[in-house]
Amino acid sequence: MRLDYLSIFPGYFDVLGISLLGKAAVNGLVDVYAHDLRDWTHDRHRTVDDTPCGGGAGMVMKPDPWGEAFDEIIGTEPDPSVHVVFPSPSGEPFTQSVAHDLSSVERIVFCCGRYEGIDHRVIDYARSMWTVHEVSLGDYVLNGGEVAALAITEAVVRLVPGFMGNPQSLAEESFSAGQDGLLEYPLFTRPVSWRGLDVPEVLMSGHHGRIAKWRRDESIRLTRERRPDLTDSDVSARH
Ligand SMILES: Nc1nc2cc(Br)ccc2s1
Repeated sequence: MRLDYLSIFPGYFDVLGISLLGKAAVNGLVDVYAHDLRDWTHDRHRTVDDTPCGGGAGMVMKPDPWGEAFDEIIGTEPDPSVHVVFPSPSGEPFTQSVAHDLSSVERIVFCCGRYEGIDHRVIDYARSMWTVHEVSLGDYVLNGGEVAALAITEAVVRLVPGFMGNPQSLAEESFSAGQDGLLEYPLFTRPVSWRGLDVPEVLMSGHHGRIAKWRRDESIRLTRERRPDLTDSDVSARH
């Protein structure tokens, strides 16, 4: 999997050389390339923004540098196998399902906006050429798309076959298919008693059926308490 990052702050992506992601890069599982959008400007100030047409506060990212960067980094021919991700507060929700879909693609290009955002024609042009995902991580606004791109990267790359040492651990996480869309149950390890707090007895019973039921019940309880939006009527009936 090749990952490209277009940003006016490419240094944000130095962190991808650390930890498991760094190991994946070493193993050739992922190839990471960060690009400075200003390399595709031609004026002395390396200008990437301008005032918004129609007025309004702030600045908008000019389309020209993006277009020239796309030409050099991706190419000038349409290719739906290239996935271009625009993190955006107005994007569609980024979910584990989207992460799973992206984990099987060969190439992802992350376009990290700054200021008030990117000229919309850049997204329209990208849609005419590649497979585009405008995605939101939640109902809050960051100063740019870089942090969101890093979060999306981690959620996607950890699902790439061969990345995680123990793929079984993926099956039991919150939002995984194995969890039936429920939140993960509470986890415990040794010591059995810690500062007057004990591990639930059932988890020490060795009774696998009781343990599985306790875990399922806890997942249902937590999901109903914290994420009623995840428990649609059908799921509620099943639980
Ligand atoms: N939650 C998010 N906020 C932002 C802000 C900018 Br500017 C660009 C992308 C994103 S994603």
